[in-house]
Amino acid sequence: MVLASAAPGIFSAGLDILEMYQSTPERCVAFWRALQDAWLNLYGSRLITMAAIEGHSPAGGCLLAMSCDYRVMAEGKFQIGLNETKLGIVAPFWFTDVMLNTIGHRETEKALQLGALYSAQQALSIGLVDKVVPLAEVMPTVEGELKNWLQIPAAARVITKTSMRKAVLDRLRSQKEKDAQFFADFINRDSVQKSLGMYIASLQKKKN
Ligand SMILES: CC/C=C\CCC/C=C/C(=O)SCCNC(=O)CCNC(=O)[C@H](O)C(C)(C)COP(=O)(O)OP(=O)(O)OC[C@H]1O[C@@H](n2cnc3c(N)ncnc32)[C@H](O)[C@@H]1OP(=O)(O)O
Repeated sequence: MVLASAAPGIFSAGLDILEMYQSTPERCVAFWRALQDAWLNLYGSRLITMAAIEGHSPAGGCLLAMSCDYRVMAEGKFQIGLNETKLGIVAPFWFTDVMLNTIGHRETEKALQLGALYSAQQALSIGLVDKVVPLAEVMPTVEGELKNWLQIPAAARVITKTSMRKAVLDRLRSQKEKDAQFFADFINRDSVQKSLGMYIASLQKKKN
């Protein structure tokens, strides 16, 4: 399975910030449950999963890419990373776990505190992506890599992938409701709503 985007220049802009702003606790819980389930399915997929990152990939977009087995990113101006702290919010523990498994403890600690967004070359240097190629070569590169992965006997690959990812998946599975409630409570704090409001305004200002 290849994750790619139909929007030029944007692999994924992450979660819909407007869903987190001035919402109700009930809607926040439902929103979070949908995200948890989508992520459990992706990270726990038995399929070979690859991200064709042909554009920006902040926050939830970075989570999607990191949750794949292999990542190819376009060189150039695009950025990738978990930038949550820049919005005044916090990367949930399962976002953190996936990043820890991808780039290790020291880089994750820096990346998360700073809300760092990396260029493709920087991402390659810390292991956040596996390959950087010109934009037009992203999809052909993914397809070529997929052929390599398909050579591996499927049952052996799936057992290996499942055992590598089990602990992180089980950690969320065992506390889904608590996590959803925490999200709804956190996001509706006055200080967090204020930060999100300012961030949305800054996105709109950038456009004008
Ligand atoms: C305890 C746990 C608590 C909380 C955990 C929450 C975890 C959160 C995870 C997330 O994913 S939060 C989302 C983070 N995303 C971002 O910070 C990305 C913000 N967007 C951008 O930086 C840029 O839009 C861009 C993706 C780089 C693309 O730039 P470009 O110049 O091409 O487009 P433009 O900025 O003009 O955007 C077009 C349009 O889309 C709106 N937009 C962009 N991103 C989002 C988003 N994530 N959610 C909602 N809307 C978004 C942007 O405001 C523009 O809208 P407009 O046309 O109406 O002005």
